[in-house]
Amino acid sequence: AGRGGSGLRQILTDVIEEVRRSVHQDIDGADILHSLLNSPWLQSLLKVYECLQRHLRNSPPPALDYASGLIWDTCLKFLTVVMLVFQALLSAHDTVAQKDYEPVLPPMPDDIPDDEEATRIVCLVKNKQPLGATIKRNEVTGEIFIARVIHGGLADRSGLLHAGDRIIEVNGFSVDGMEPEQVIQVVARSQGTIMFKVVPITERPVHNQTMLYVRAMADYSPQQDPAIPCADAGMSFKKGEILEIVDQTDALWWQAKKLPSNMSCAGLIPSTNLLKRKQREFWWSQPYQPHALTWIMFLSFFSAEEDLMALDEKCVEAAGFRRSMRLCRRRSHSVTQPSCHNRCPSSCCYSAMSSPYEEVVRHQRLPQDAHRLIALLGPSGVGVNELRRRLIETNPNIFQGAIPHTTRAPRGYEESGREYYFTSREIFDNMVYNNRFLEYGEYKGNFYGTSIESVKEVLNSEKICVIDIEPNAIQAVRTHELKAYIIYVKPPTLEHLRESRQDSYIITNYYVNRPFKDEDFQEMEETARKMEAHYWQFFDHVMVNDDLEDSCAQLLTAVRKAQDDPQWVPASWIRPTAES
Ligand SMILES: Nc1ncnc2c1ncn2[C@@H]1O[C@H](COP(=O)(O)OP(=O)(O)OP(=O)(O)O)[C@@H](O)[C@H]1O
Repeated sequence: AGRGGSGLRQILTDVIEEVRRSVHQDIDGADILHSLLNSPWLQSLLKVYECLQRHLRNSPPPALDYASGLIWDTCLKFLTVVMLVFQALLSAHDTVAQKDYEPVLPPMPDDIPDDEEATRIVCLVKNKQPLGATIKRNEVTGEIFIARVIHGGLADRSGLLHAGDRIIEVNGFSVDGMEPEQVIQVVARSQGTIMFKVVPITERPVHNQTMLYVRAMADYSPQQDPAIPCADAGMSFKKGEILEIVDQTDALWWQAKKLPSNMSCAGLIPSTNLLKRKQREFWWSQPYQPHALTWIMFLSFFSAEEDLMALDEKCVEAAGFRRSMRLCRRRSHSVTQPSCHNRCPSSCCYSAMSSPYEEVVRHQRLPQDAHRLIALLGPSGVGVNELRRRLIETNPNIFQGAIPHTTRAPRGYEESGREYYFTSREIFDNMVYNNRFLEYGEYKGNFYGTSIESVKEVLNSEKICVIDIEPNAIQAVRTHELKAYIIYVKPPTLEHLRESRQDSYIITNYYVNRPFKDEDFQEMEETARKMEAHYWQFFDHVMVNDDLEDSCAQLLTAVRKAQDDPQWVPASWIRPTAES
């Protein structure tokens, strides 16, 4: 002990060594003593002893003088909590064991016939919203059924009424022998609570609804649709709007909401199948009469396209950078049109245009992905080229146009690959044949065209390619490969055109630069109206070109958003199908 705590263990080690040697000398009992001294408990005991010795030397001050009293306090609190938990658990057990949770029901009347169907009483509290259900009558039995429950409506949210439930009474009135209209009147008259007595449908269909978002490719108005089962339950929409299809159970009438939406209740819209069927029926039953068609939405499918961009074939001296390409476009509408048919002999352009809905997905471009092609479109003279030029000027390291191809001979200062790609007629024809042009045309015996490759070249260099297109190139740029973001440049009102274009010059087919006249503005408005009527559904962004500076800023913002923000794009771009 005189050698201190740590000395003790040293002594023990020495003793063990001594005894170990005795074991080898065969001294009686030495092996027992050796294992005793070597045992772990003795080692641990000595360790504890050593610790105590250390604390004796520099003993810590006590936190409390009387700590043992705390244990009772802590125990009491702990026990109270445990007891409360157990009490709740046991009381839940007793409730379940005694089946105490069921409501107390009045005794069953004795005079119920054996074949009585199970009925359900449903009470709904009417608010300002419609009920959100439609009814129909079985023509054979005369029975009234719930035909459809509108997603998110009052009936749907109650979870108590389902399509197929047979209505027996409304507010105590038997519906036996009533016409559906009479039933609706009873419902409409009721104030506060409506009570339905129904025979619930025995087997409710299981709905495996998949999320479906579509872009409307035409306008729809339920009020003008005589085929809709209930016009009040219908939802109108305009072409270009994004719709969330929330219910496709019915093959003919879907339920949808418009996005972005704060509508809680969906509305009925015709399904793709129904529209295509109607379209076919119409197609076969009618002589070509686009303007006689007032029934819902087919106006945009069948009206004449030829009148859209009709521009006289006029001759003009072309001058300036790529002006020939622009002028050739104006004259070449009829030339570019066949290129579309060449591209898709099965007239896919028509079928793409005539599909009533286009499936879309919300897509976010990743930083490593190629930029989306920016395609500007607008009536001639509105300022598409001016805006495009100014955008590129803001930062030529980021924005670039596509270099057109031409069969004309280069002029002295021109270089192939800078102003144009100068090619032979044979190569040009070959490219046309292989659908390599987004659009092309002829001007003064020479051919001009914008190739897909020239656009890809810009996109592959990590720049943003900005081009201007004519409407007949829309289908060619809306591809998985180019993912065009189409910006429609709209003219302002006549008054604003007059004001803003006072010092501007127009390039017409007769004159290269002459001041704007009122008839130019009127023509611009007329062309804009037609363009919007036919192609609005394809416009990702619409901007009005009034004040030039403002428009340039707006364009820059739109282009940034196109590249950086999530956008609705055709689903086929993201999960390409065999067709795309
Ligand atoms: N917001 C504006 N305010 C005033 N002048 C404008 C505005 N936008 C364009 N301009 C001018 O209008 C004229 C026509 O514009 P631009 O050449 O860009 O037309 P465009 O839409 O490309 O038509 P086209 O392809 O038929 O030539 C140009 O002189 C241009 O500077």
